[in-house]
Amino acid sequence: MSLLTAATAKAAPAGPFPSRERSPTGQNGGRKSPNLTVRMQQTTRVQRLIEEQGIVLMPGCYDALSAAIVQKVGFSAGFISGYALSASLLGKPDFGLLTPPEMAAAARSVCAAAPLIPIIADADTGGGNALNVRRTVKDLIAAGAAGCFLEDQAWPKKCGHMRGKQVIPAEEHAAKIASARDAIGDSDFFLVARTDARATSAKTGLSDAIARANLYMEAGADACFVEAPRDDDELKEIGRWTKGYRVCNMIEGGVTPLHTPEELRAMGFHLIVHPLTALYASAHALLDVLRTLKEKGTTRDEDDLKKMATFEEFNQLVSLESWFELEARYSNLRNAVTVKSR
Ligand SMILES: C[C@@](O)(CC(=O)O)C(=O)O
Ligand SMILES: [Mg+2]
Repeated sequence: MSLLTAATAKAAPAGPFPSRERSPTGQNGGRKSPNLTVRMQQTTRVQRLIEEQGIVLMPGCYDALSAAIVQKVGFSAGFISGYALSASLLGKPDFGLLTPPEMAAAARSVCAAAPLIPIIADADTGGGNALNVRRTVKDLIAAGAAGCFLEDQAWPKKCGHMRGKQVIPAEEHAAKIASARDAIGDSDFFLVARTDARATSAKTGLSDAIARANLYMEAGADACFVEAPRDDDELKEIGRWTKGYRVCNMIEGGVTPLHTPEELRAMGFHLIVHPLTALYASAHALLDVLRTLKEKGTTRDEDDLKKMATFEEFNQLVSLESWFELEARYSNLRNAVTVKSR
């Protein structure tokens, strides 16, 4: 079966991928996707958010503090960006240098720092083949992540908005998606299948990417993500021809035009990721204030102090008072225990 045929075929009982119950989506541009069904499965946190809000805006974070800020500001979901984590943890570009265990370790502290919102992690290529994907997904679930992105780039993978990308065969990635689905089992975990095929050909890249996205949906993804469309016409084509929930990636300075959630919703998208906003803002702020400190040797001027959170603001951000309260509670308890034992 050709890729396109497989991607557009109606769900057949004896298809190549394990059968999977999926809850129907009311957010499918009014169209019924042939692969969406029938029996209600327990929905995931991310799916519930999409159904409640229509569109979910998800900023990228890269450590516990940035995740806590995402939650504090009031976003209903967050994303651990591979690009941003590679930068913050390694000081290196998004070039396949970050490993899945490093992402899983970060996911553990990020999810703990933003316990009220679901956090989707960037699984990049899953760390290898379908078997590596299995371990990667299980590690992310154990870390508390609410979902992951899994992309079809060939090694070494790069940020979707950089040059020089290649993709693995579609069937191979479909098997990786099926493996991720198996690894998820009954866990509350939302699987986004990403394709980078748009970049492989100016002529056929978009239609290849759409066919791949649909194949990956057949293989068990909850949402598809066609990376790096070039303009609004391409965004609309993706919204029109891909199945299920759709992810759109808004990178400042990337190849896709920036849009509001409302504009993207009208084009058929459900989950919007702003992966690099926080990273670029932090880098910019750090460059500014540290240059000042280098030049002047102090930050005591009013204008320079304004570039920073205050001592009080920052302590509030990390809930300092609650730790003083805990300290008091346990020292009182300790004293009480000591007195009794005399
Ligand atoms: C979303 C992304 O994967 C960047 C990209 O490739 O476009 C990330 O790591 O933030
Ligand atoms: Mg990434």
